[in-house]
Amino acid sequence: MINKLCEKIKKLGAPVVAGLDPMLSYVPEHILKSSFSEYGETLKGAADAIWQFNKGIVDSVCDLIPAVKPQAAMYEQFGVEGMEAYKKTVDYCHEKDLVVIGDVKRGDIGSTSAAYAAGHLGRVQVGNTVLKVFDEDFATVNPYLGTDGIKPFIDVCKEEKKGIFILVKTSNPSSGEFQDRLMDGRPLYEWVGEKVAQWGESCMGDSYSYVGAVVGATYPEMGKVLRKVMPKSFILVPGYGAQGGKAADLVPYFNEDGLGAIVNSSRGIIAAYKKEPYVKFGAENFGEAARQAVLDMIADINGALQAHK
Ligand SMILES: O=C(O)c1cc(=O)[nH]c(=O)n1[C@@H]1O[C@H](COP(=O)(O)O)[C@@H](O)[C@H]1O
Repeated sequence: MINKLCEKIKKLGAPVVAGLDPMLSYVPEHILKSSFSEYGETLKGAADAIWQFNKGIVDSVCDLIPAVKPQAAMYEQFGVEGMEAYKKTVDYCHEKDLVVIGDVKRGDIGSTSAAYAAGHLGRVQVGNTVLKVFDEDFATVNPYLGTDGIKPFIDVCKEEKKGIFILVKTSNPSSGEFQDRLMDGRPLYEWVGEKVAQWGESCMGDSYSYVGAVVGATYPEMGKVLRKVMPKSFILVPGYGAQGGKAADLVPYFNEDGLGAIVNSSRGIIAAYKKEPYVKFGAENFGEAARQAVLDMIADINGALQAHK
């Protein structure tokens, strides 16, 4: 799957992921009205609204980008019905040939991680039958429990030719509270980055490992260091746009081959119609606003990469 991701990025010239984080407050009125009139103001009504919204976004941007990143929390908050909308979204994105990064941020003791890995990336055995479950292509993983919390994900990735992105330096304001703490003179995120590089050595695709890292766009100096610490790891870079990350700062996250990083924007794309300069599209045309936001983001990032050459 890492090879497919690299090929799609090259073909489309777009190191960009659209984050499918469908808060109900981003769903336009006409969709809410239609879903609520069919299912009432219920969890099913909410789940239908976010699914209809996602479908509109995906239809509008699927030819421009290699990948999407549905964020599980946005679906889970609506319970079982919400997770059905998550699964429908994953399947629909596959139909559109998008690489799906399940932003599930899992990680636990080994046996529990094995269950998470089976459910999201692998298969489960039910009697004599083996079934795929959520079937995303990548999952985000939390490394706090160490190697035995990560290994089950890697084992499943090897079997299924899928991948993971391990949290190394997150984009949020408090990320330094633990991640920047010095251990033997080096920040914790560097130790984690080094470990990601080691875990990834036995998981190589054609040029990149399918054990990747998450490094926030909001800490570019750290991104620069981490690029060197993990030269073969693909970096998923959230924090562009809504959290303040700028294209020019992201150049050091990429390698000389123009690959090695993929930048996520969620609110900046899916809720584009609510913000300037995209308000002119109107809520009815939220998909077109998202498409324009994606085109602008691609041009912004490619412009920064070109300027650096
Ligand atoms: O793993 C992630 O995707 C992630 C890691 C991180 O350090 N920061 C971060 O914002 N994210 C996710 O990336 C998305 C960012 O959304 P926007 O700020 O709206 O673009 C959300 O789904 C976050 O959960």
